[in-house]
Amino acid sequence: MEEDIVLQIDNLSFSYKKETPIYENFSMTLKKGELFTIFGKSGSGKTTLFELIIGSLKPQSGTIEKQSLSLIFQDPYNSFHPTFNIIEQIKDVINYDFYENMNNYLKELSLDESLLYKKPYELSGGQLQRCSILRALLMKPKLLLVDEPTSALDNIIAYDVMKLLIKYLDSCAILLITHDIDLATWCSDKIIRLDKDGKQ
Ligand SMILES: Nc1ncnc2c1ncn2[C@@H]1O[C@H](COP(=O)(O)OP(=O)(O)OP(=O)(O)O)[C@@H](O)[C@H]1O
Repeated sequence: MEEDIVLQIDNLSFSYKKETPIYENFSMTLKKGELFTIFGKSGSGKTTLFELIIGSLKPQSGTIEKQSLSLIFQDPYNSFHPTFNIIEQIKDVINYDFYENMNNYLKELSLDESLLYKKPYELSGGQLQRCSILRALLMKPKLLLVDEPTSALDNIIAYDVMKLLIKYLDSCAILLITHDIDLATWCSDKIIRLDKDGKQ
């Protein structure tokens, strides 16, 4: 895989049940600096694609090659273990001295540092989602998989968050799932539409 390609999917086929294929010979290439959106109705296969990329599902045929990735989930309460505070769960996945970087991100994400010493249930959905964005950025991924970043955020913050993520396109690529066509049109280099049967 060329160095600037962060995700290469070739001839991917996948079905949960033989008679209803979700993907048939699906291919895409995502390079550093690009933001693509996967757009489609509920049930069209968007989350399935993320699970295939992460490796929690295996394709029946085809190949997926990728560089290091991190994820921002739709439901921030699923992103963190309920019994540990946020900072411990950031330390678990970062293996460099991240405090200087973190202070810059905290400002840009409108997050108060004291929130990081709380447990997930003590934060609002929006605060927790911004914590999951913080953790994802601190991992310095080459590929950022973003599932509906706007769901737990109000509109103004949502666009601010996308603006913040777009800043990091210098060093990574973003694959975004959203139901918000206005957001997709505003921020994407390319929109990949899945039809009702999940075919490109
Ligand atoms: N574990 C599973 N076993 C069987 N079928 C599944 C499973 N997970 C998803 N499906 C089916 O596969 C199809 C694609 O699901 P997927 O969750 O990828 O869609 P989606 O586009 O992400 O939907 P949404 O926008 O509602 O999140 C749906 O018809 C769904 O019912």
